[in-house]
Amino acid sequence: MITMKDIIREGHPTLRKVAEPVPLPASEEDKATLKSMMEYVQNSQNPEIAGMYGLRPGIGLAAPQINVSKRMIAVQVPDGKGDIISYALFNPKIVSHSVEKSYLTAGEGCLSVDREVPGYVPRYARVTVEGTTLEGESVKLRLKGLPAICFQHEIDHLNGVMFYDHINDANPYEPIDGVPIER
Ligand SMILES: Cc1nc(NNC(=O)[C@H](CC2CCCC2)CN(O)CO)c(F)c(N2CCN3CCOC[C@@H]3C2)n1
Ligand code: NI
Repeated sequence: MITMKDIIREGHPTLRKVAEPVPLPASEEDKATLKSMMEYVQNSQNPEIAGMYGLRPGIGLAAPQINVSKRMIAVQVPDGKGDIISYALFNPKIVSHSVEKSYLTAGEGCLSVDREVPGYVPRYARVTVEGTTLEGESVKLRLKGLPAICFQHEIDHLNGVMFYDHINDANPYEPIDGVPIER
């Protein structure tokens, strides 16, 4: 199982690389890796397991964070309307997005960043993401709210982008003309 010792931290070069597409159909090894990433996210949201293994809670994880420079992400996130969005995807891609922006009013963090980095992270309010599931199915997801923010954060990791790259250094809390998301 993945624990915090498997998660690389800022300064590790893999976090700044553009990850390679996963050849499909996925190999048994790539499927096992993606399954273990979803297992981490789910374990981290279980207070008993997270407490037992010292897991930082997460709603998403990208393969570069476990030093695997491949285009794979796992997300399990409440949609704010009582449902949970749970997807493990190969080669996720934002195929369209709103002009309108959105941001988490509490800012963002990252399992690969062991410090607070204050400030609003401007994101698209709505995104359409395409990818391939562990079962080999193509999916097209139309996302908004925290799920949209989370998928953008994870797909950024596949392109070597960290959340604080988006923060306005001159004024980290510069008002964003968009949809604020309370946590
Ligand atoms: C917002 C939030 N960020 C948490 N952590 N950070 C992460 O997930 C990083 C990715 C997120 C940072 C901002 C957007 C994506 C991990 N990252 O670095 C991967 O690249 C949380 F843990 C969390 N929640 C709320 C929902 N809750 C449901 C029940 O279980 C606990 C869970 C806690 N919300
Ligand atoms: Ni992250």
